[in-house]
Amino acid sequence: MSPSSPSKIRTISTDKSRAYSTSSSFNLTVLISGSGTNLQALIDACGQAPSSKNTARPLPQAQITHVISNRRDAYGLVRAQEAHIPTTYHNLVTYKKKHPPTETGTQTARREYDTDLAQKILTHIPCPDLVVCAGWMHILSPVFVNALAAANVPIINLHPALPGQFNGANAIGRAYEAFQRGEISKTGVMVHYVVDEVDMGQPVMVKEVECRPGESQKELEERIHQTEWQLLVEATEKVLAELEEKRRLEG
Ligand SMILES: Nc1nc2c(c(=O)[nH]1)N[C@@H](CN(C=O)c1ccc(C(=O)N[C@@H](CCC(=O)O)C(=O)O)cc1)CN2
Ligand SMILES: NCC(=O)N[C@@H]1O[C@H](COP(=O)([O-])[O-])[C@@H](O)[C@H]1O
Repeated sequence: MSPSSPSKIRTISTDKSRAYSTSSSFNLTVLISGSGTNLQALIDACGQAPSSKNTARPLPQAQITHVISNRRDAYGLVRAQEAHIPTTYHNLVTYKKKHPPTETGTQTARREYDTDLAQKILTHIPCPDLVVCAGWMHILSPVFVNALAAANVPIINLHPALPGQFNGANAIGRAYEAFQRGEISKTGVMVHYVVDEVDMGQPVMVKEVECRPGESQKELEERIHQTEWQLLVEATEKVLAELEEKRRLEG
């Protein structure tokens, strides 16, 4: 099962008994940097893809109300626009040009970038209930993480590795090489809460992916992406269920 492409719609098959029933609705802001296949899985699951009215909706209680990319050419922006979701391109280069190319200057630029990113997210109407990093390739500084925590907006991230294994960028490539060296027999995908330390937040859901002898990296990547698309929807459903319960208890 793969996410739909803007030109065609596929049903995200799901066990209807898992379909979440709630009176609440939740606004999602999704951060991307690339192709947006995981964003597309969420668009499909929320029923926001064009003419998706007759398909199953694992996330009936959610709608993506804002997509932000740090890369102008991210195809995920096209996917969002096809689904009539407001988009923002937030460019780090603009901030870097204001400061000297030194370590301090770069840190200041990133802090200002992240401050404005948080402000764009939190002042958007409607304000999100949850931020989802779906292939977001920018390390978020404490000023961002703290701003969203202060606003009670949780952040989750999709990472193509197991907890504590291959944190950071190029996780799939590093896992593949480790398997070739006989160091691991499996890798996986996780969705975790975002904290300052990269990819070290509490896992929401984890799915192991076996490594197969003789398989190419591209074949492993495809199996991992298939796992990601399903896991991100299921993990988002789980987090929203926890938010719903929190709303219920708080009355
Ligand atoms: N504070 C946090 N920020 C982010 C987290 C996190 O857990 N805590 N998760 C990442 C997503 N991610 C892995 O899942 C990740 C993405 C990018 C990088 C990275 O090294 N980025 C470089 C730029 C790389 C590039 O532009 O290609 C950088 O930011 O300098 C590491 C981990 C999202 N952010
Ligand atoms: N460290 C974060 C990371 O590596 N994220 C990875 O970026 C890709 C985005 O694909 P997409 O743009 O097609 O959703 C996905 O494989 C995701 O796991």
